[in-house]
Amino acid sequence: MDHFERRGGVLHAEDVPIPRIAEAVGTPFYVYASATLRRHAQVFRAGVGEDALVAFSVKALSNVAVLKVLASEGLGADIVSGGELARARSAGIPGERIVFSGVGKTRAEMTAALEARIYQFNVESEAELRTLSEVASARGSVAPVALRVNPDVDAGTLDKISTGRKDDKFGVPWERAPALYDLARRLPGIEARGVDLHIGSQIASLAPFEAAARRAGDLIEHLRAEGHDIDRLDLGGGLGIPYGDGVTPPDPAAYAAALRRVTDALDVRLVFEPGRMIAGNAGLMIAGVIYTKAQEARSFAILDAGMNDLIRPALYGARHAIVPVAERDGDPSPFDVVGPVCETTDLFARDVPLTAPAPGDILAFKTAGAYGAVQASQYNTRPLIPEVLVDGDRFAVVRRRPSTEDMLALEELPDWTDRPAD
Ligand SMILES: Cc1ncc(COP(=O)(O)O)c(C=O)c1O
Ligand SMILES: N[C@@H](CCCC[NH3+])C(=O)O
Repeated sequence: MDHFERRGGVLHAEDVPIPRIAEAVGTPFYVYASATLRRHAQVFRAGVGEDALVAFSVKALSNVAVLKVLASEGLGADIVSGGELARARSAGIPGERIVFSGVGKTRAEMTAALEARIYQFNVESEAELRTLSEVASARGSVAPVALRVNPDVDAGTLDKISTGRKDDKFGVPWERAPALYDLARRLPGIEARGVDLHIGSQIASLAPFEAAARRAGDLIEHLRAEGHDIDRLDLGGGLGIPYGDGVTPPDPAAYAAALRRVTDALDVRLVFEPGRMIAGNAGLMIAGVIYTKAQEARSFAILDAGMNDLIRPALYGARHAIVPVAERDGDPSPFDVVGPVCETTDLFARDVPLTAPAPGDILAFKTAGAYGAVQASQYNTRPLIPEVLVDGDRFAVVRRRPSTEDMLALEELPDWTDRPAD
């Protein structure tokens, strides 16, 4: 369920008509509904139980105002960089609700996370484990660790976003896990408390989650028999959401119930890292039509948003439903919806039914809250587009559009660039 509805034919974000935001902010922009964010946080927490740690995967949508909304609903943060740690901290998320994932944590990032007393490092290799041991023991602290094990489960998701097969770069191989827990026990500054896994994203069925959790349960029993005190199981994120493409993933309550059932007898604290499920349909990307043109057999609607603003279609072949913000009478005809970027793949979707689109019309890209704004770039020297947060009948720009001067400000001009070569 989301909070983007039509009233009198005009799309609203909660109680705010989207054209009103467009007038104030200018297109393109992202808009998020705090009511949807809150609802998803509540539904997820209720499903997995109050005692579980629900660490929102900050990479999905990392705006600090959004993180504050989620933090106020009791969510923690799953981070993958020092930058995301800083975001989580400025949103007021306490260290005890932060888990740190990712294959390439640096010493500086480890130090910052130890200073913040985070709940858990999800360690992804022996080299990382040894480095963390050095960093933690040098400052006289102990790092709580879960080893990310690769359960070699094919989650049946898009090839480019699968993470839990043995050829993917993530985690440590299943067979190596017991030896690494033994190593962890011997290393100073390390306390191996948990098992962690994450098998991919936009997963549309329960079976791979259940299979992976079962394997994790077997491993925990094996490790306990070897004398390891394992009291946490981090099941990662990955639950899919409907993108209007006919795929209907399980709802969060069914997902939570299935995973609780599989892990019930283990007596561990569960950790979850949902990203897309919390943020995906809490956001739209809003874009304006600049031109339309007809060419051979095809008609194009050329927008002011491009692949640099929402890269999922170009990167993964992902689909986002595209709808007009204000309905118009008449019969629709098919348009290829494209951006202004000089790349052939700057194509959002083919054959979108639109009724007489004209310059100045506004379109909405649905389900764009997760992996939208966060994956944007300034390619073609296009400014990052603003992010707007709605709450009931009010809205605020929670990230402004940079000026051209802002964009150029990081560049330096050495004094030898403007002399011709001898
Ligand atoms: C380690 C980890 N945890 C959590 C997530 C969040 O995944 P999703 O947005 O599919 O829930 C990701 C991204 O796939 C991830 O890499
Ligand atoms: N960024 C991807 C998914 C990868 C998730 C990060 N591990 C998407 O847009 O669907």
